[in-house]
Amino acid sequence: MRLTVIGGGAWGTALASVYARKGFATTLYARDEATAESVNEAHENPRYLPGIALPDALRASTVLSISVESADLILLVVPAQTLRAVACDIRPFLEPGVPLVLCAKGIERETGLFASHVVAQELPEAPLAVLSGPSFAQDVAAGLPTAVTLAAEEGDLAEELSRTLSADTFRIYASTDMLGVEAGGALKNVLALAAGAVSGRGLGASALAALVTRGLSELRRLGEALGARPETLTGLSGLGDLVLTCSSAQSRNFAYGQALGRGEDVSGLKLAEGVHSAAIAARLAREKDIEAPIVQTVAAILEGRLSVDEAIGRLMARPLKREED
Ligand SMILES: NC(=O)C1=CN([C@@H]2O[C@H](COP(=O)(O)OP(=O)(O)OC[C@H]3O[C@@H](n4cnc5c(N)ncnc54)[C@H](OP(=O)(O)O)[C@@H]3O)[C@@H](O)[C@H]2O)C=CC1
Ligand SMILES: O=C(CO)COP(=O)(O)O
Repeated sequence: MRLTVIGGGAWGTALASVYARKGFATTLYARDEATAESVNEAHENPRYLPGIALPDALRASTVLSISVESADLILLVVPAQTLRAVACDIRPFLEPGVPLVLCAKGIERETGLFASHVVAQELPEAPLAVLSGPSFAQDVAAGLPTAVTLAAEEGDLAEELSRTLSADTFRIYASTDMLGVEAGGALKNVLALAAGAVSGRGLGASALAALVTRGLSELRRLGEALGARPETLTGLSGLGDLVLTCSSAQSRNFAYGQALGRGEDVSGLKLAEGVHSAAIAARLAREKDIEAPIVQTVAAILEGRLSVDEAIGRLMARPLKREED
């Protein structure tokens, strides 16, 4: 198996290290020369995965054409807002029939599309799958036990890729609900911003539990309205990832929310996909006539229309209702 990972950030490097350890001929494509050199010479990626020793067998390259042409299987591991451009970049070099596994968790701002739809528009012939679930890059790269979901429209492809990409400490469950897996991954990031803000503002563990639970209600309502299956939204890629990212400052989205809650400067913080997905998630909810007060509140805070304290006041003052509604 010759596997190429496109994207030399935290998640791309972690996944590439899993497959180099598994014995696949793995290439990590990083556009940044210093990153590629560091992976090849020092077997580390200090910019994105400090303190993690990468396998000697992992090779990094800055040459996109060779990285793509030589692959039997490609993982696209770049931020959601750059995915369309990267899909266009790889188009000239992609061999027919080579599957693409999409690992971003976000919604394209301009179109409101999830990753699989974005890439299908640019590479309509490529077999596509999505990989998502509770998995911090540092944990996966350190070989800690992790379980995630891989979805493809065709059940056979989902199962084949899940078998291929599972490893001793990286267990993959197969699914045919691509949209459900993508919706959970994108929406939990927006909710993790809110959870971080609750933590950063010092509102206590009870408030955090309430926020996460009501956040799950929104994720289910909106996810189902977008076409996701309910069981996917309460599986690893939905509830599982919501629990992970709403409970640890290891999550960049949670950490970003904490900074908002503390009134700190957020410029210069690491990638927080929820920041880019919040407004479009709020718009999708309005278009589908779905009640999503937490998502709407996060969008309003990010746009500077609401302070964290005003947001809390508004959420608590909403009309009382039945829990199941
Ligand atoms: N980190 C994690 O624990 C997990 C992340 N994810 C998801 O994976 C996606 C990527 O996250 P992550 O790796 O953590 O992000 P990082 O910010 O750590 O890295 C992003 C990487 O993408 C590269 N990149 C950006 N634009 C391009 C481009 N146009 N062409 C080539 N490379 C590009 C960056 O290159 P450069 O350094 O040159 O800017 C960088 O190497 C996100 O959607 C995230 O939600 C999913 C599961 C776990
Ligand atoms: O998606 C993740 C874990 O599953 C990573 O979360 P952050 O992007 O918030 O760090």
